[in-house]
Amino acid sequence: MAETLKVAMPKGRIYKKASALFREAGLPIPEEVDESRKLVIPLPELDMEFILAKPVDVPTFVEYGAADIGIVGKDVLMEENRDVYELLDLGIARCRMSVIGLPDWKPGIQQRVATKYPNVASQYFREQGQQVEVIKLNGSIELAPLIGLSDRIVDMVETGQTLRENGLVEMNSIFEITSRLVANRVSYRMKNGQIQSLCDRLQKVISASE
Ligand SMILES: Nc1ncnc2c1ncn2[C@@H]1O[C@H](COP(=O)(O)OP(=O)(O)OP(=O)(O)O)[C@@H](O)[C@H]1O
Ligand SMILES: O=P(O)(O)OC[C@H]1O[C@H](OP(=O)(O)OP(=O)(O)O)[C@H](O)[C@@H]1O
Repeated sequence: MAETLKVAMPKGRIYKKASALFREAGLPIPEEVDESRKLVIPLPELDMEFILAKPVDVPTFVEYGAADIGIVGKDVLMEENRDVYELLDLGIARCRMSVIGLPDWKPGIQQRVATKYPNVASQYFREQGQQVEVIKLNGSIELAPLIGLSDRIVDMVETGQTLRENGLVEMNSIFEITSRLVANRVSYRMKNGQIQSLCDRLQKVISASE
């Protein structure tokens, strides 16, 4: 009998898209999980168990082996820099990480950048040779330049609606973001058959939709 594969699934916007992909790959998993407060969902018929985690914590659960595999955005992988194997680009939850500001922005002497991604932002501005003070926020990042907390922000852009509605402009795109399937290094060896077969099934769906 196969062992149970522990899968860290992000609650929130990725879950719906990831679960649709799993179902297309022939794995009948629940479409929604938001209504319940249950955090561990046994799926014995698939030899799997879903662990419902906050997106930013998925790489942590996977690195420590509390989950064998997980689904997480490239943004979180770049920011958290956890020791996990990146197995597959799922091509879902597509957006980009960008530098954003007010249309009349000009470089001042003391530059401040607000972001949910301080490591990504610090590295980017270091590489650009720009000295900035990075201020960590946890949400509604677009507020910062509007009310004078920072000059610019580093944040995600999908449709651009949030920028438009707040009179902000995208200045540079830093990298493209999609969700990835990641694995714990030991689990990848010990449960290789199960993980590889899941990757193959998902890859077929991804290739068919490209
Ligand atoms: N506007 C967007 N369009 C597409 N994908 C996005 C967008 N915003 C975020 N994502 C992707 O979805 C992931 C999870 O975002 P989500 O908003 O669900 O979680 P969160 O804001 O980190 O969590 P929480 O709201 O619980 O604090 C992000 O890490 C990113 O990869
Ligand atoms: O280009 P758009 O389609 O407008 O999407 C981009 C917005 O989506 C995300 O915010 P989220 O909804 O996660 O809210 P948050 O402010 O709590 O981070 C991101 O931080 C942007 O604000």
